[in-house]
Amino acid sequence: MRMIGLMSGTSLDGVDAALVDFDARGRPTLAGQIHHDYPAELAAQLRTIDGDSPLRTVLMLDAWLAGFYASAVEALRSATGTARQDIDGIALHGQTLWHAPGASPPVTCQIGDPSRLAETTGIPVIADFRQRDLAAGGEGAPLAPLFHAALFGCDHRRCVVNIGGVANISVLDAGGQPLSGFDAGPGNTLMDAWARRHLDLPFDRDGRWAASGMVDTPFLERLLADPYFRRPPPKSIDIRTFDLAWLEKHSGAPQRPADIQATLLALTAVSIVDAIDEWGKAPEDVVITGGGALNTELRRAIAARLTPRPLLTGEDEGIPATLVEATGFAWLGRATLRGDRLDLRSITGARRPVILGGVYPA
Ligand SMILES: Nc1ncnc2c1ncn2[C@@H]1O[C@H](COP(=O)(O)OP(=O)(O)OP(=O)(O)O)[C@@H](O)[C@H]1O
Ligand SMILES: CC(=O)N[C@H]1[C@@H]2OC[C@@H](O2)[C@@H](O)[C@@H]1O[C@H](C)C(=O)O
Repeated sequence: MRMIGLMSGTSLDGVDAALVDFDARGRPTLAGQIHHDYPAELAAQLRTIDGDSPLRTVLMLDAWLAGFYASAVEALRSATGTARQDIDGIALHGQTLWHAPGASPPVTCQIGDPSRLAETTGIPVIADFRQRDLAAGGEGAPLAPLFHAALFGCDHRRCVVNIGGVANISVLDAGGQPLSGFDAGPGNTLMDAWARRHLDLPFDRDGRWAASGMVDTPFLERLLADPYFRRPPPKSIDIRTFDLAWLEKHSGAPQRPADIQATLLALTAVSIVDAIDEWGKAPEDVVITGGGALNTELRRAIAARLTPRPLLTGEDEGIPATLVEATGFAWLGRATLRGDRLDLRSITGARRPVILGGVYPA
């Protein structure tokens, strides 16, 4: 089966498109990939949208993103010489605008109109994965443990840590099955926001700015005192759960912006490893994925705290760290087309295994 996975995540850097072939046993082979950056003004606008935004704005973005995703699909088809009839489906995550699993009723919103995408590309689209998990009583996130098990499962206990805007952890047993999964807390989001504000850059490349600062331990302890870090899974967050407004609620910040950046990097590293120590079920090693895996200073801080447990990257396991999620959604979309019921009960708290997502025919 040949699928395209489309992932645009909470860092709002754009869309990753992966062309993935699956063998009879569901093992994936990456056959092509492309990344399209969001236009800067779109990313800035998306960053302002939340549950109180005008419906008109959301609907316009929903339609516009479908065209943006369609152009990424066409560019990937052209780059790989793949005919639309040779693609079984496009698995679309969409762009999360708001995630409120604790609301009554629980809600989550990903935009990018699948009907328009199917109509424009002439390829079936599978979307609304999170909505079906919510409907089944789950948190709606993280879904990654399902495909982390398929991509990184091995003969020993392992944790997979995706570091995008948000950091999420998958706990895999020795048979490669997902035991649990949850959002650990901030991934890149606070470091990115602080770099945008003080460096006018989208992120702190390789964590160099953070490395030039000093971690303020008393301030770090105050940040780590947030009750979310002690809350047992299942748990998931919105990108705004840990934003600069949250940061500014805490007193005693160091004067130098570089020292705050160093402390934010430590917050991500410490909260991830603490979560592995508390709920990771004693993994023999840890695989790190997502754009945060490219942050050498962050990787070093996580590896130091994990010692002697080895820290591997997606590349070490044969998949580019930044393409794991797009590949993973291709895997989820294939499962939907096959009618596979996926079991998220121990991950999101869903009541029963369900076929995730809806199919929008070409
Ligand atoms: N060389 C680098 N140094 C430091 N950080 C990097 C580097 N390359 C990418 N990043 C980080 O990765 C982020 C993008 O990662 P990614 O594409 O995984 O985000 P995402 O898909 O939005 O995440 P998610 O959906 O999992 O929240 C950037 O915003 C930046 O913080
Ligand atoms: C609501 C939403 O989009 N959540 C994302 C976000 O980005 C990382 C983390 O928070 C994770 O829970 C999830 O995405 C990944 C792909 C997941 O569902 O596993």
